[in-house]
Amino acid sequence: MTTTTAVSLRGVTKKYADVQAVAGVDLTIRAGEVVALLGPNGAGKSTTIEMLLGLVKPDQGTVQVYGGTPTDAIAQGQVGVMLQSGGIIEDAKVGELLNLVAGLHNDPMPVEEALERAGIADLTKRTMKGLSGGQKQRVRFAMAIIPQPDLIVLDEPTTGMDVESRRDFWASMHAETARGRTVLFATHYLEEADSYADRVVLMRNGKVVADGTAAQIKASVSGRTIRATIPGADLAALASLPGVRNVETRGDVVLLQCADSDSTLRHLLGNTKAHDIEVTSADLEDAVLAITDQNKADQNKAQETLA
Ligand SMILES: Nc1ncnc2c1ncn2[C@@H]1O[C@H](COP(=O)(O)OP(=O)(O)OP(=O)(O)O)[C@@H](O)[C@H]1O
Repeated sequence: MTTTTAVSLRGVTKKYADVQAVAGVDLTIRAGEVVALLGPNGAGKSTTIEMLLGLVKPDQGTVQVYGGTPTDAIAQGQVGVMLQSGGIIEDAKVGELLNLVAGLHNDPMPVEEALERAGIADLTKRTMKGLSGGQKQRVRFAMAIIPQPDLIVLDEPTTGMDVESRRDFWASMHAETARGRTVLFATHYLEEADSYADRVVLMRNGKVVADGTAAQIKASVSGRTIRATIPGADLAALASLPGVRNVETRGDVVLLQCADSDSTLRHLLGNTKAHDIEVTSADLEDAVLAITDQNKADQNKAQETLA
């Protein structure tokens, strides 16, 4: 069985004045994958998405969507897009706007179905400008699925939504991915990447700094954290134990970041009054911070070398 390549970016760069927004990105997304593009502000996520959609031309490199140009893929209804802003006529009613979008495509989904799938059937007759930010995002989502696309690209789709709306939104998305659609979404929310993506691509300073399943990215950060209540703990002694990287306290509770949690645990049980002990491995947030911090440290070192 051959796997179709949905998206292929090769050596893509983009500079705005003296800002290198994207600095050589290679990214392949296979059909059926759900990929989260994660990274801090200014990492280059939106610029990467804009190049992938043909809205911005890369300075260097190539972008292919289903083997052709992004513009062709969009014209053929293969790509549904939900961007952070734009695409909305404020004076139009929701139903009118979706009918307009449906009219632009060859084989659109019935508008009623798109409204239903986006969970906004009750908003059909409402005017866009009266909707909340979260409701507008759902209209944008309905617009994205109307062409019945193979690939859905979403730039921070849940910005402005409360916790409940975010959960409902992802339930709607899940129904789309269950239909085999390929999805690429940019997000700041680690838990969204962890819960909904098969693969997490972490960007920083215009580069991909990690790429794998959330589990692989977590596993790339070695070590565990021991949390224990230790009355009268000798923090200096704990910090000097082999393999202990960091010690923090919160009242009587001590947090120890360890390279070898088993030996630290043995020490705590044998030599201290530690109780209520918990051992946890890194979560995605720890991993992202560790990877981006390492990336920052490498960059500072490179700059020092150049200076
Ligand atoms: N049209 C533009 N003109 C000038 N600079 C731009 C433009 N678009 C992006 N940039 C700059 O390029 C860098 C990358 O921006 P981009 O919006 O791609 O990052 P991002 O990861 O999507 O950030 P955020 O999470 O804040 O949306 C930033 O430094 C940004 O200021």
